[in-house]
Amino acid sequence: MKITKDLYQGSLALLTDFYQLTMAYAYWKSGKAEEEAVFNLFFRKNPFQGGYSVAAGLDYIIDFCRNFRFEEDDLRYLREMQNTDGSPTFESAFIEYLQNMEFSCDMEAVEEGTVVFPHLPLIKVKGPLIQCQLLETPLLNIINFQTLIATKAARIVYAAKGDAVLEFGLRRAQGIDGALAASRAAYIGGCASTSNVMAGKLFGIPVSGTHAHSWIMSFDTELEAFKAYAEAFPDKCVFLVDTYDTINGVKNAIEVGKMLREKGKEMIGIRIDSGDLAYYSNIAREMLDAAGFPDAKIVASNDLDEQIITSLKMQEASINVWGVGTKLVTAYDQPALGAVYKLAAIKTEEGTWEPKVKVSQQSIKINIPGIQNAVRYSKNGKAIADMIYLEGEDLSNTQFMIIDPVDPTKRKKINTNGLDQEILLKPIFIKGQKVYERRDIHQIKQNAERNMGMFDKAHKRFVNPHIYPVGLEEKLYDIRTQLVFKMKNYDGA
Ligand SMILES: Nc1ncnc2c1ncn2[C@@H]1O[C@H](COP(=O)(O)OP(=O)(O)OP(=O)(O)O)[C@@H](O)[C@H]1O
Ligand SMILES: O=P(O)(O)OC[C@H]1O[C@H](OP(=O)(O)OP(=O)(O)O)[C@H](O)[C@@H]1O
Ligand SMILES: O=C(O)c1cccnc1
Repeated sequence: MKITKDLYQGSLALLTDFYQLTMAYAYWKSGKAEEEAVFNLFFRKNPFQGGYSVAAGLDYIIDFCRNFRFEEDDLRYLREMQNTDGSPTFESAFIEYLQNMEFSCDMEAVEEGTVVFPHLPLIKVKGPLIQCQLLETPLLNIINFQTLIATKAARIVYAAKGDAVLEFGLRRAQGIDGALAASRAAYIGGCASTSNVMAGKLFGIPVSGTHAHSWIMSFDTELEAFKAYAEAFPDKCVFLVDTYDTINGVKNAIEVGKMLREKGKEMIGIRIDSGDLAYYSNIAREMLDAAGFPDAKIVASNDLDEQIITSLKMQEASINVWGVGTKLVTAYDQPALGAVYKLAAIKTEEGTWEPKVKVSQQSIKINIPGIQNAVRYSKNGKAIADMIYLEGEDLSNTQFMIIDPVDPTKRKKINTNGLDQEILLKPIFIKGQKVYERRDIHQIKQNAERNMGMFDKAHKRFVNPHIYPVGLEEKLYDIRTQLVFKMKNYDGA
């Protein structure tokens, strides 16, 4: 438990890239540490060539920020760091500054479970430059992974069309924290349970499971193994039928199912973990139905993902429950989300905010400057478009034009009459104090489900999904364009 206790309750101030600390030192040295800045966290492309993403990770970030302080042993480590000539890397006055530093930023974020899209700010941090900078790496580490896995889970659950998806990933997840965070995110994304018992304990996720081939192999016969399992767990029998011969395995499961029934118990079903899952599940279904077990469930596992599940659905496989491990928790086909964290504005000495832009050859990489928020317009519970706007924008106006941040020829007029609107960035911390009421994991999962229900299936399909409109409000678009022209020294702009 020490690992998780330290990870989730202790300070993780050193969980950052070294360059954040060298910048922090240089900000301090040059008198800029306390200048006020605004940074935004966003990604530029949905993962898995998909049409949406599901935000996850905020709860970890809340813990991270609440515990954000440099502890004695962190400071000792930094004090002992040396340059190649043996001189200390950091002056002792800077170490003292870190010792006294308290998290004092404002933070806004989209709630976990929200369906999100490229360019939307997912987190906005406003505060002393040095603190905003130090938060970059941990915020990205947390959001990138959990959002990726919640998205993968949402896709797999979408493919399963209402069937339960059980997450079985622990044995092949990316280490201990990777596994725990993945189980959490997978549950948010729609999985019904995890096999990871520690994730169950830490996060309150339901745990479930069947049994392995080793259980069967430890007995002389499969039938004996099923019987012994039924003795131990008469209410939890999902018999793994493919250790030797799947069809014979189903026969044995039926035999033990009948014995259970005589005792007033009902087997839950069977699990098939190899071979042609469509073929065997259909035969098993026929056998179970014919034997009087029409409610017995058929669980399938074995390297499943959303594509294989979709194919098995098309083949009309008789599978009711899907056990998914490796390809879910490792986000096998795209192992990283590319969210970034960019400076959007700095407060000048006169006290006004100066928007900041990073110019790039690739227009997708030009960030959106200024202090922003985003609003989602919907009608009858169906999302229509998201607009990114500058703080202070009058949202009571009824006519807006949104402009695609990458392709300015793509525009959409929005008449807000009769539309519902939801401001996406919610206050989480004000001056370092938490103002957000944390949601429990089940509320977060429900939020994801509600959000998924807001989007048309055109955005959710796996092949060439329809792009959901997310655009910049016109004034923000103009400010950004002017700023890019200025930074590129274009005349006449
Ligand atoms: N009907 C099917 N349509 C599409 N994919 C399937 C179907 N049945 C199984 N699969 C998938 O095919 C992949 C490999 O299964 P395959 O039958 O080749 O080997 P296997 O069952 O893993 O063999 P074993 O586990 O005994 O070594 C798995 O990802 C599985 O989910
Ligand atoms: O395939 P995944 O989606 O990761 O699901 C978890 C897998 O883990 C178990 O077997 P394991 O892989 O340990 O052994 P096996 O491949 O020989 O069945 C289980 O039977 C699943 O096949
Ligand atoms: O409970 C199961 O069936 C299970 C758990 C982990 C991995 N594979 C299967």
